[in-house]
Amino acid sequence: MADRGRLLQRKPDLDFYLHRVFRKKYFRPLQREVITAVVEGHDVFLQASTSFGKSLCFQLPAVIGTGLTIVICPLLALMMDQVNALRAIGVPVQTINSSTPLAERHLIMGDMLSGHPRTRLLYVTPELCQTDSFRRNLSTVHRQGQLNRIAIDEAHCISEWGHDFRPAYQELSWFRKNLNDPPVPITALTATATPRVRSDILTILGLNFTKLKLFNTPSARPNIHYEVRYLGGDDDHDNAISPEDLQVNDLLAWLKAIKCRREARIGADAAALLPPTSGIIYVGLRATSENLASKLDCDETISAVAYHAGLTSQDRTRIQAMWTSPQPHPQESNGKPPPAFSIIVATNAFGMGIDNPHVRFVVHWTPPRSFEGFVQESGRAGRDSRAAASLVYYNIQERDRIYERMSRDAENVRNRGGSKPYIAGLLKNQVARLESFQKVIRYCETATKCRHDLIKDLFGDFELKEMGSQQPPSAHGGAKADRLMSSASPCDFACDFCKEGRSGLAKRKGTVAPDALHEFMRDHMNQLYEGYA
Ligand SMILES: Nc1ncnc2c1ncn2[C@@H]1O[C@H](COP(=O)(O)OP(=O)(O)OP(=O)(O)O)[C@@H](O)[C@H]1O
Repeated sequence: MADRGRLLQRKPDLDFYLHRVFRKKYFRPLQREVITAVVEGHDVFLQASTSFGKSLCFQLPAVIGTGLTIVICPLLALMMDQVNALRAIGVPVQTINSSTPLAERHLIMGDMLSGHPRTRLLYVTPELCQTDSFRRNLSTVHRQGQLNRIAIDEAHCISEWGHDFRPAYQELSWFRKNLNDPPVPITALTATATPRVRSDILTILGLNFTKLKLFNTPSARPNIHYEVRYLGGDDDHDNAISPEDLQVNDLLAWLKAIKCRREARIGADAAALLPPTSGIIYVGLRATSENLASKLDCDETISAVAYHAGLTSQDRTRIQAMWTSPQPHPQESNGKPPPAFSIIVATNAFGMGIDNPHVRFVVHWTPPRSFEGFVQESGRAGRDSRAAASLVYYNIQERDRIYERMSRDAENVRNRGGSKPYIAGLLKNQVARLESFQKVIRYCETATKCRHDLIKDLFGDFELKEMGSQQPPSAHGGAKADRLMSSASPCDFACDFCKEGRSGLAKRKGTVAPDALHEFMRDHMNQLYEGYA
């Protein structure tokens, strides 16, 4: 802590650490402001869109001066990605998780309790933070003045209103209650929090309102073109072709148009020498991922592969590596010409933490089950900040099927035995899931508003502004904003509504019209929660 005091007076040269340790040229908009607040010892809440670079906001402060930063991370894969990336650039980082051998745990703990830990970042699971022994050790490190801060990644997992609720996250309230002399600063980070989830994060973690700094970027990504494609309309009635094949044909036509545009821009010969365009198609079931991948792979311009939890971990690693670094091939071994597209057809086993900068499109083959999940998954596209696309295939039958399955799950919870508070907690989470799906329906069925604006509304971005959250300059000013203000479209024509116009989109949506489901859902959710509120 004394060390932090000295650092405050000295004002560390953040650019030095950015260049020398992290080997990056510039801070992205808002990163410097967030990092400065973290270094100054504030509690920080950061809600930034996918691929913003949230990790740097606690990793860079951790390498300044001495002392330890504890990072709480919900998934082993996410944790290992960050740990490996930090080790590769020489940052002293450790992790304790389910696969850490006992001897290694002892070594890490020994270093942690040495009074001058060499480790700068220790990645742990929320479950480890619940154990008495870990809490005792943390208290010792704190007494020794070596616990600089706690970073809580994917902080939305703390809330029963969140899509990824994880009970152990709620026990992280222990930090503020017990490490309070002086309080250890907390940084909470998420890409997807609704107003209720945000409120839970701030309250449960006990973030200090007088010293709290809030930051956010718009929840919709400006470089992603958002589009919904409607299935099952009048034009789709062709008895000779199954609905699934119609959908495959629609996707192939969309991909062909992308290929033509690319070849028109750079020439067909030059395009053939480039690596294929990468994309992800999210499907609901393992069988669909296998079937669709083999159908698409039959097209000579496409190389497609299935990815789901039923594959061995070696296969998953191999597929992911191949897809992450596609190479241009003069001739494929199976006699096909070099593919123009490299597509992974995945269930949601392939999600958070996928950091392939070159993904140009993400397609949802059926309506996503949660709005936050949709924003996370579509956010795998365009992580290099270049133009990318998000496409959702939508039809009423699938919508109703998903809704029925979700309501059945909720009813089962209500009928389950257990104490009232226990069932109330479970029900809250079920209602939250239904609400989140209701937002997916709103997103898909609204044909009267820019989809970027719709995403911001559905995440309540305006509320963050009212709370005094700082945003990057381009969110309310700057050259890009000037261009947008002079454009007739709020998102610079980067969505189907702004591109096709109200009547164009309404026509395409055709008979796929909203019905009374919204009201029905609202009543149903109230009934589900009745007697438990
Ligand atoms: N200032 C920067 N300059 C260049 N690259 C950066 C910068 N900051 C972060 N990155 C890179 O951006 C990528 C995304 O960063 P990170 O994984 O922290 O994103 P995130 O905000 O956690 O996104 P998500 O919520 O989607 O996981 C990483 O490859 C990271 O190295």
